Amino acid sequence: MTAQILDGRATAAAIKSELATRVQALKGRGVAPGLGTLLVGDDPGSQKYVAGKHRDCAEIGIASLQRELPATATQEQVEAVVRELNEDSACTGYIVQLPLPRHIDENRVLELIDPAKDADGLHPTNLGRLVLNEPAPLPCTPNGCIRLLRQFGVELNGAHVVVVGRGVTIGRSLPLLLTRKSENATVTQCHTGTRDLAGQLRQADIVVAAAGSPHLIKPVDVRPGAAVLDVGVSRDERGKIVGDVHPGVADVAGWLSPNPGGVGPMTRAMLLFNVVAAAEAAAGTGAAASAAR
Ligand SMILES: Nc1nc(=O)c2c([nH]1)NC[C@@H]1CN(c3ccc(C(=O)N[C@@H](CCC(=O)O)C(=O)O)cc3)C=[N+]21
Repeated sequence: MTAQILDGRATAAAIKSELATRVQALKGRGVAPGLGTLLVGDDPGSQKYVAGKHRDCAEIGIASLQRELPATATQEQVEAVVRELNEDSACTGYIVQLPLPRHIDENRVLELIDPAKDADGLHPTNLGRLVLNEPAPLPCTPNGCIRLLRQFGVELNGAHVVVVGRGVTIGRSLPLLLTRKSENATVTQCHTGTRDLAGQLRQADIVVAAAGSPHLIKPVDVRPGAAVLDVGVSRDERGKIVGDVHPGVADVAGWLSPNPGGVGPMTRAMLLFNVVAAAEAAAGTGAAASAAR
């Protein structure tokens, strides 16, 4: 068997073109969505990701507000920029690029973000709303995973999904989305404390590999025909991306997300989606605003 490729680039491009139309509609009503980013330090990887987000914005007509601080910035300086972005009406949504330098209290910074401008969907208030089934911006990578599976007709209703990893951005938040009535999946969460990972993986209709451990998922772990999402990003000695999924899995799985070209571009598209939805909500239009009423 050769897995069907879950093409994140093509899917993200289609979503972006829909969003471009919504941005034009907002502009017609005098509302201009703007994505802010705060980058602290000079990590080349983070610089590249942030640049990509601003390129995406330009593509669909969203303004960009780029804030940068040196790696030596103090907690107070970082918090001051967050307060400034909260106040700035040109910024309808923003992210603080993670990770922050080690001397910065990351959670304290994230809690200061105005939940209404939380483009990542990772503010504790918004994660809490997700738990309570209230409307909230959704975490971008988990939402991107679900949109990608849906695009290619992978059944979620009743599916057994094994999520590998317990990071906040994916592992801990994806099960919250998958177990909503609208998805209706059954989730097993695995992590480094799981006794028989291979045994769990072989039970899965869908495997989401978000451990950050190169080639963790081997062909023998995957039930023939299962869908496999490769979310982990590691780099080899030459800087090339190495995912959590061994390439041989393509011969066993029914569907496989490439990495790069799978969940990464979907994450970026969902960030734009959150910015546009926040601008619509602030303008009193859009699904979020109607759901909140
Ligand atoms: N506050 C915050 N929000 C984030 O969403 C966030 C973050 N911090 N810190 C870092 C991670 C990482 N992340 C990626 C998004 C897209 C790609 C992506 O589009 N990757 C391309 C390849 C890019 C390449 O070749 O390097 C792909 O998968 O095809 C990758 C990584 C968002 N992150």
